[in-house]
Amino acid sequence: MMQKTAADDMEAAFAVNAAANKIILHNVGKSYKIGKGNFTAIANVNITIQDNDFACIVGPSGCGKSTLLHMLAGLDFPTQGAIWINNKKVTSPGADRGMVFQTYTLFPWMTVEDNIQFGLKLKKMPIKQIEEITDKYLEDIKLTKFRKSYPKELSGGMKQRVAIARALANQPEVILMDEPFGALDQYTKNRMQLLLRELWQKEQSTIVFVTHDIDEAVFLATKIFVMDAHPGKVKEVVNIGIGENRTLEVKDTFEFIQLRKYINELLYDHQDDDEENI
Ligand SMILES: Nc1ncnc2c1ncn2[C@@H]1O[C@H](COP(=O)(O)OP(=O)(O)OP(=O)(O)O)[C@@H](O)[C@H]1O
Repeated sequence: MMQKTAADDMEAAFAVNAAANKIILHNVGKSYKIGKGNFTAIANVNITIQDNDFACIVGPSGCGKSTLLHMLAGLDFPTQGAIWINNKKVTSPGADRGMVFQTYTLFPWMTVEDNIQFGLKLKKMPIKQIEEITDKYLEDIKLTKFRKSYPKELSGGMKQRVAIARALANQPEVILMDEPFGALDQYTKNRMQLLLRELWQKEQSTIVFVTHDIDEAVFLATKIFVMDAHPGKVKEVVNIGIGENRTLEVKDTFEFIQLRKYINELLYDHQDDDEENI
């Protein structure tokens, strides 16, 4: 019989923890080889995210937000530590994770409904069920009338609504979003934030959302991971207790403004005048 190693014991211990948490990042680090040296982008990141959390990640440019998200997606890998999603170690991309990026990633040659149905057809779901799911999400994102349109006929906000519907339609365990509203004007951004909160509540999804926009993070999140750079690490986890049913008016409340101020102070605290960070 093979001898059990300390690493095996550690894996088993994390499997137990992973059962209580939807996502675990344990001592995650990421280094890149640059020339003959090593550049540490992220070091010792420990994060736990529970089922139905809306976790936002904020931090200065270069602190490793996108790298973390790519590692959660299985598109990149830690050089130290491990990531667990739903009790499984992340070793590759998978249908259990849906992604929405800032750049529009719809298939340009497909209509809105074909884009939403793409993953469902891959799974060989019965056509009747595919149509039911498509109708439901088209209604949720208020684009039923545009079901036969092509992405080039849609505005930026509409494209991102389709991208969100496509991600949700696959019923992933986790939705990973990398600045999905970063390219939108403020009015559209506000509308998208409201819609996303509504969908998240209705679907009880678990979302990890990277943003530069503190206002957006406070409005959306149940908890915010504030990161620090050089190397990237979690500086503080801020729980956002401003009520479940948030309307845009919440942004004018004292509690909201205080939270925004607190997170800004955490961020500016370390933003020295390092030109490389700008
Ligand atoms: N392939 C790579 N090779 C070398 N260094 C890399 C590579 N990818 C990322 N980095 C470095 O890792 C660090 C983290 O990058 P990342 O893009 O994750 O930061 P970020 O917080 O998402 O930044 P931003 O907010 O500007 O998008 C940066 O210093 C970046 O230069």
